[in-house]
Amino acid sequence: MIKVDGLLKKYGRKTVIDHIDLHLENKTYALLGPNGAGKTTLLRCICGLIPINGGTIKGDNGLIGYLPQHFGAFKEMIVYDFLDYLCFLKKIDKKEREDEINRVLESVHLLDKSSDRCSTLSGGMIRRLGIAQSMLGNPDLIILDEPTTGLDIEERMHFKTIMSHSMNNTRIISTHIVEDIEGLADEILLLKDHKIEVFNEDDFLKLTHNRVYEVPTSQVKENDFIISEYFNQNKQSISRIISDEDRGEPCEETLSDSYIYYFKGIK
Ligand SMILES: Nc1ncnc2c1ncn2[C@@H]1O[C@H](COP(=O)(O)OP(=O)(O)OP(=O)(O)O)[C@@H](O)[C@H]1O
Repeated sequence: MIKVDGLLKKYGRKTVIDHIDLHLENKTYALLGPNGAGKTTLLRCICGLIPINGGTIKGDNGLIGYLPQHFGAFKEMIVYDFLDYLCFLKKIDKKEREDEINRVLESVHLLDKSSDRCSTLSGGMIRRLGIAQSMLGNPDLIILDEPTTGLDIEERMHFKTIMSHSMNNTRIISTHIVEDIEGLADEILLLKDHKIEVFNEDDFLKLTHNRVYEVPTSQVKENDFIISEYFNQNKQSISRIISDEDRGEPCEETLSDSYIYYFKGIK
């Protein structure tokens, strides 16, 4: 459990996090926001990696598992030795280490790379090694900063399985790939204008429910909010829009529709 009250974080005069309150339970939270919104900054504050300018962050005194946005394993180390070293840093009992390392490697499908040098892993494998190391010792709090960047589709799907198996801890996952949190996050944390708003997935989708249409671009009206534009097979320009007028049969709304509308369409 994490209790954030009145958190203020600035870089020089620039405010990035403006007095936010956040009470996190043993659930999966997705932290969403555009580039530069302050996701990494917030996660680093919660981990205690950077000083804060005001407010308090309180949590149980347990282990924290953290995957930074830029994770680099020690290149010359063998994968197993690298994780063994992290077990040592996390004060995991020597007798439990081997099982623990095999468990986390297995869960990210890297058990067969256990004896390989970290430098020989691909970018996606390094990312998965990063996810694996965050789970060592079953931390009470797992913070993953863009864990699915660089993962292939199969591994991105598998990531959801891994996360849904961990139960008795608090998990915060930041991403811009909204599909990656579909059906996974218990709560969605939206970082906009230096503040946080919390939604569950259904309520977030409701922002655009029955309001998404695809119309020829020539029929777009002044008050329509354009989500995207594409050319169909007949080379006709089509716009995906949000409209409060009846424009025919509405399309099924997606998390991406709500995301774009929330960050760009709501003033
Ligand atoms: N060490 C720093 N010194 C000064 N400004 C910083 C520092 N780190 C981040 N910032 C600024 O703080 C803001 C938030 O950055 P942050 O990296 O937290 O955003 P983000 O939401 O994680 O972005 P992205 O999705 O691009 O990773 C940005 O405007 C960034 O330029």
